[in-house]
Amino acid sequence: MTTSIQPVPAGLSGGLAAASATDLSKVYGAGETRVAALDRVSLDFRQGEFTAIMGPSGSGKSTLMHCMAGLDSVSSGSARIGDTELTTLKEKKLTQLRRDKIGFIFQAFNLLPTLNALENITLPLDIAGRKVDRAWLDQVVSTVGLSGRLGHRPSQLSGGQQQRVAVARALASRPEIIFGDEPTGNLDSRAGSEVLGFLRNSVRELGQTVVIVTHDPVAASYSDRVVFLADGRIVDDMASPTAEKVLERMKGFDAKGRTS
Ligand SMILES: Nc1ncnc2c1ncn2[C@@H]1O[C@H](COP(=O)(O)OP(=O)(O)OP(=O)(O)O)[C@@H](O)[C@H]1O
Repeated sequence: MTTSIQPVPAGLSGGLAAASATDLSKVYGAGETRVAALDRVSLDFRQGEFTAIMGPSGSGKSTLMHCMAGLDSVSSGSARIGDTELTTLKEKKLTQLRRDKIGFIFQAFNLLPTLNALENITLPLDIAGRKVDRAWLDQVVSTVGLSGRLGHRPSQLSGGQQQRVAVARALASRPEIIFGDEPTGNLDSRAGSEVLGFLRNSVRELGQTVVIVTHDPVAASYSDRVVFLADGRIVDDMASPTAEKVLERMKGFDAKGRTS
């Protein structure tokens, strides 16, 4: 008998969840100003996968990311990083968990201007009193193409290079998951595609788990999977996305006048 092993498409591997939500709801305000930003969302972000969250403006993308990263409280339901339930953690433990298990990349690069690139990259580890794993750091720095730039301050770097420093900073501590809120929103398309390429490499080559929020179908095409939100609910889940497929899906939203 012969057995053949078929490749498993990304997004269907059934792998372990780096982060997950079950019936996650988030309500802002009350009475007439009540907004259900998330309405019983359940999903997993699997380990070693690159996921993009898309959807019209106001659909709940940032809220979902913030709740799943422990940056915002939830109204009901569960949000977990690995096996750790976030919704019952006290603030101090939550801060520790964010520091130790999660990497963040924001639209504004959030680098400290007085520190050079290397110091910015290792800052979270230094604050946590953790030892820098030199071999890992070298790998991260070369993955994001910063080897010749480590002594430069942010003002001496281009926007794309600054965001690469932010990507390296997020990767340096080997977090269980990296969340990026429109990480290429401030970059031109060339710099943006470089940063997305590095994020994708970090998933392929370093086994990192990455989740980004984006409005850009081209950015989403770098991911393994796109989750679409509308009105606080998941309305689609696309494996192996291409920019064309994503754009086509988004036209459905545009037709209702809810463009992003
Ligand atoms: N702090 C807040 N107070 C009240 N309402 C809020 C707050 N934050 C978000 N909302 C509302 O929750 C809904 C979801 O917002 P969210 O920012 O998650 O959407 P989004 O999909 O990220 O939007 P965008 O693409 O425009 O950034 C929106 O209706 C928004 O107005």
